[in-house]
Amino acid sequence: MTEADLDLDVDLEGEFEPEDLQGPKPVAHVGPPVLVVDDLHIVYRVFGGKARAAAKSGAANVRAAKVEKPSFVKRLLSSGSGHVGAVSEVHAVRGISFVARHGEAIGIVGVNGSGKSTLLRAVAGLIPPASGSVYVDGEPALLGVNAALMPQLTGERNIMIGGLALGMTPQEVDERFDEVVEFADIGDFVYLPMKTYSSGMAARLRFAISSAARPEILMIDEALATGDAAFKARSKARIDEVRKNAGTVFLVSHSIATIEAMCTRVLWVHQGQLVMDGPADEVAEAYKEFVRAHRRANTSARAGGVGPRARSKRRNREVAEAKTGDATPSDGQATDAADAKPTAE
Ligand SMILES: Nc1ncnc2c1ncn2[C@@H]1O[C@H](COP(=O)(O)OP(=O)(O)OP(=O)(O)O)[C@@H](O)[C@H]1O
Repeated sequence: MTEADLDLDVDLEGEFEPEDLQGPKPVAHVGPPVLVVDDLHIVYRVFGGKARAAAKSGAANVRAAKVEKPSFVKRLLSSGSGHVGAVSEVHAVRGISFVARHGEAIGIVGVNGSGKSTLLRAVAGLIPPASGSVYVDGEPALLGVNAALMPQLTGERNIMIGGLALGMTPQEVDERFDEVVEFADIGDFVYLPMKTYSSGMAARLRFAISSAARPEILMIDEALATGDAAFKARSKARIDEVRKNAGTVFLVSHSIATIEAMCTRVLWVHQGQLVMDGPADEVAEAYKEFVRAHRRANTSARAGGVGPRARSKRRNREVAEAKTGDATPSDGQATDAADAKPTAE
């Protein structure tokens, strides 16, 4: 993660126009626990890269994995490539624990690469933990923007495949077909291959499929980012409906306004760790302050002509501080940053 990436995509002011935010803020009527995440660690192993270079790149969560020395034959075959067997490990989620209850809408925020999507995918059972556990009561449904629907197949076929993947029966998919098409607002495009869709149409269809499954745990990964105001209003209504029926909703978004409008609680993830967990407005406010402080720090670093080496050193210091639970956005901006530092709970 580079420093420039740090605030990339974070939308403080929001994608919502004020009229989209009409209606009361969601209030959690929480029931019994539906999900327990206990000291979860997720590690990706990346093969074939230059492990040492990756580890030295400064990313806090990347390190060269210990690998067996390649055999003589492998070394012979690899002659010239110089890095056969190179394996990097990305420790994307580091010791996260929390309990989610029926009726909660939980937003997950954090800068790029902080581990939000990985956490969501692990909770959905799509990635095995390196250690720790996820206990779920119910069937989580995750069909985010990056979900692998098949571009060469029509929307109609993808609705069937996606619905089945989310545990619906073919009959249930048939019954909800019109509702999905209407919700996604794709009209007759549903009979064309998905590769002909705009990214917004595809994202709307994914959200429509995932929420049509009426899951007990609905997980939404950035699916709302590309919709227009009307789609967002429909999505908010759908999320409220799931929550009111005592389901649980998880929402990853770079838009803090979306998170504040739709969630009752927010988890703030930073470099794979949970740095704050609490009521949506409190955590959102702290996170916004953190991002603003970072932006100020970056702006003044650029204005002061701080070079990439100095920025890299400072980033490494931040990473070390984050590891000890004392991350500040920039020690060069202590007064700005002090209020905003993520502190481990
Ligand atoms: N399939 C993968 N293989 C290896 N590393 C991965 C993989 N997916 C994610 N990562 C790494 O894991 C870390 C967390 O990534 P993740 O996508 O979970 O973060 P994020 O907070 O969702 O980021 P963004 O906001 O940019 O979507 C990053 O360092 C990323 O590079």
